[in-house]
Amino acid sequence: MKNELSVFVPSHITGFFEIIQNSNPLLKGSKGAGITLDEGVVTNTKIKDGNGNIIINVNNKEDSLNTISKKTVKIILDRYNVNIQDYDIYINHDSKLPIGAGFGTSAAFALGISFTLPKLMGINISFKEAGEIAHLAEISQSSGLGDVISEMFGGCVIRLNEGSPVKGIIDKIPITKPIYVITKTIGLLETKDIIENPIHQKHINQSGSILLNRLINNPSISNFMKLSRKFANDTQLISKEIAEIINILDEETLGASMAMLGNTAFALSYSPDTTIDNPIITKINTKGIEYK
Ligand SMILES: Nc1ncnc2c1ncn2[C@@H]1O[C@H](COP(=O)(O)OP(=O)(O)OP(=O)(O)O)[C@@H](O)[C@H]1O
Ligand SMILES: CC(C)(CO)[C@@H](O)C(=O)[O-]
Repeated sequence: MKNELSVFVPSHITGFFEIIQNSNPLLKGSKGAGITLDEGVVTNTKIKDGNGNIIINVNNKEDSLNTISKKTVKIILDRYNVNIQDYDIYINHDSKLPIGAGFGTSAAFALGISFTLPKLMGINISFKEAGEIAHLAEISQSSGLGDVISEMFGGCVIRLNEGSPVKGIIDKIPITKPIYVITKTIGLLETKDIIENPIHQKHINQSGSILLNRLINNPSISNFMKLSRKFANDTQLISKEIAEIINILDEETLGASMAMLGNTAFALSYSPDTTIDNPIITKINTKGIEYK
């Protein structure tokens, strides 16, 4: 049996969303819309004979903040009653993206583990089951609500209903030619602090539910960006600095807004050219996770 596996998971930027609460974590999540990116996270997982050690790195460095990865491993070991006393598990997440900045890296960490660790343990796991594990980890850590299902399927994803990838229903806005994603991060936002705050929840849901219907009625990239910008303003999540960057990007692209949830501006364009300094430029990913 193989003792090492790697998987690429695209990152995901949400443009707008609506929080759907449920006491059952499999039914809790968000509706909304976002884009997945060719810049994402590569997770390498190794199992060796050992004594039950679990080592989790980000870019080959130990990272104590990484609660989502530890939680994902725990869910897998508990769900499949795995006794790892005879093994050591080594996980490394490689990514150029800033963590905590609205790129859905926590979901990509969780998916990277759920698509590698069970298989290395000889557990026959389906595409959607692996997604369900990652969704449970995200919901339990309040590090995300709808990134997992979006990153699994790729593209410009409309989440028509909430929940794990087994329950959720998505649609996609067709990407007929390559679209560049130009991003600029000036700081981090802790997702948990926003999605658990009742005042933010009220503003988010008042705006998110209306905008989703408008996108369903006119599913286009330009409308997605216009509605995302309206959401950023309506929810008052946008900072003055990010608004200034968005105004510059708006002039030179198909549209710009704030990445939910991070201090990151993002814009879609048919060209990679921008006047913004030090951007991260990638393309919309249309494939999601390629699972063999
Ligand atoms: N510096 C870090 N190193 C490793 N993991 C981190 C770090 N910062 C945050 N995390 C993990 O990601 C989780 C939440 O990060 P957050 O969700 O804010 O970022 P994100 O997933 O990239 O963006 P978002 O979900 O808002 O799109 C944290 O709970 C933690 O588990
Ligand atoms: C809450 C959220 C905006 C954080 O990235 C995302 O998980 C989503 O769209 O549900």
